Amino acid sequence: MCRRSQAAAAMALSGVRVLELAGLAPAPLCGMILADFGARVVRVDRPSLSPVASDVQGRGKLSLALDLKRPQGAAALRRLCRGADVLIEPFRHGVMEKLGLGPEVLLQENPSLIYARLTGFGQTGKYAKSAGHDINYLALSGVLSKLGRKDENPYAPINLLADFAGGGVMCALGIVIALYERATSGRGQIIDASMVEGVAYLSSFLWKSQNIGIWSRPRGENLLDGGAPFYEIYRTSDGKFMAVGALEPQFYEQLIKGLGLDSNELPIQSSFSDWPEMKKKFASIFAQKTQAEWCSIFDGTDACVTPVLSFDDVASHQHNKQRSSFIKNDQGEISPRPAPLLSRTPAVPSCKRDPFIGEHTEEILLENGFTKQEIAKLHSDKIIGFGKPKANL
Ligand SMILES: C[C@H](CCC[C@@H](C)[C@H]1CC[C@H]2[C@@H]3[C@H](O)C[C@@H]4C[C@H](O)CC[C@]4(C)[C@H]3C[C@H](O)[C@]12C)C(=O)SCCNC(=O)CCNC(=O)[C@H](O)C(C)(C)COP(=O)(O)OP(=O)(O)OC[C@H]1O[C@@H](n2cnc3c(N)ncnc32)[C@H](O)[C@@H]1OP(=O)(O)O
Repeated sequence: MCRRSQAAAAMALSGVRVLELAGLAPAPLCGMILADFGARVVRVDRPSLSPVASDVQGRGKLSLALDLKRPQGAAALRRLCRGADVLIEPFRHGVMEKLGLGPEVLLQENPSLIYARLTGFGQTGKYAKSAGHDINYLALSGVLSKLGRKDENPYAPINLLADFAGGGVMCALGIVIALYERATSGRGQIIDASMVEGVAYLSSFLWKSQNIGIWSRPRGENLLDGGAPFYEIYRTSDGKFMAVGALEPQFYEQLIKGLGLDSNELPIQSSFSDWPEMKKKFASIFAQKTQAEWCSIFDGTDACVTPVLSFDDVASHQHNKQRSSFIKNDQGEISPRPAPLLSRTPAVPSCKRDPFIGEHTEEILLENGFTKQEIAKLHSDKIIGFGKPKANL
């Protein structure tokens, strides 16, 4: 289900006012999560000739086009921050300070502001002012060294881990924690959300499990990194794939049964030296049937075997359909429903298209006490943009 109006009364974050300075990928996810759960999120864009924002995660947000490089633009943002609960800024350290919008300025003017700084390398340290992207943050966190197949270079799995898990989601968590604390103290604070540290923190299990023997072999030869035949992906006869995660002996037994094998005729599950041969055996068996045929064998068992679904198939898979795990917006675009599902106050994402740059500039400024004359002056001075969409867009 999705919503058609801005009203978000029954949602967990309704009433929370967020300003998100437009950034590349992690900050937009952070803002979208807050908007999905009911916050009023205003994305602050640079005035632009094109109405179409590069933010593809603009769901449920409003857009205000404001030139922060001009003193009147920076002053307008300061004024907006006085009435905001949260500011998300996605620039490298020093950019906000240069604009006169550093935390010491904004928190002095609004001590209850939560000032979230979402960067790759954090606010301090040798790399604080360096450019970087997901792959660099993942590398510096140590996590990239663990990812990859045997005898191959480390492998970066799209920009999911640092940008989105360690960055956007971790920053949203920090904001919610700070909002919770503010409910008793009444005070805001600065969040230094470094993606290096966010993704390193996500990897706590890897650190804490160093001494239990599951990482004692080189990359790609361990239990959970592609070394084990029972924790692997296999190609089917129709060129699709099945994911196998039969770790525990009782589940492994069901895998063996489903593959038509007899465990009495096989090496024991934990025999490392037999894993490469066992993988070949499993691969040749999986290659004999289609994905659908394997699903009919393994669905309803505890063998921990599931199809690897493509984006084309995922929304129509019976399980995902039963849970309405994917939603369709007014433009017919399919995307994942916000997670997790809260029983009383679930997220109800907007059905509407993403905002055009500057589409809500006037509405937001009026709402924040700017007069029509002030708005007209900011407009004629090219500090703000209205970004009215063309009829055919
Ligand atoms: C792997 C991901 C990144 C994925 C992004 C890709 C999806 C896109 C990257 C390139 C895109 C393509 C390209 O643009 C060409 C086409 C364009 C076309 O329109 C669309 C198709 C394209 C093919 C297009 C397609 C896609 O969009 C792309 C392929 C990541 O890892 S994202 C994580 C990145 N890291 C961070 O976010 C960490 C913190 N941030 C930073 O470290 C830096 O911001 C960063 C990312 C290194 C960028 O550095 P940059 O020098 O550009 O910026 P900053 O130093 O932060 O300073 C910002 C400056 O902007 C001024 N400013 C900001 N807002 C305003 C405003 N409202 N008004 C005026 N000025 C503003 C600010 O004052 C700063 O100015 P100064 O530099 O003078 O201080």
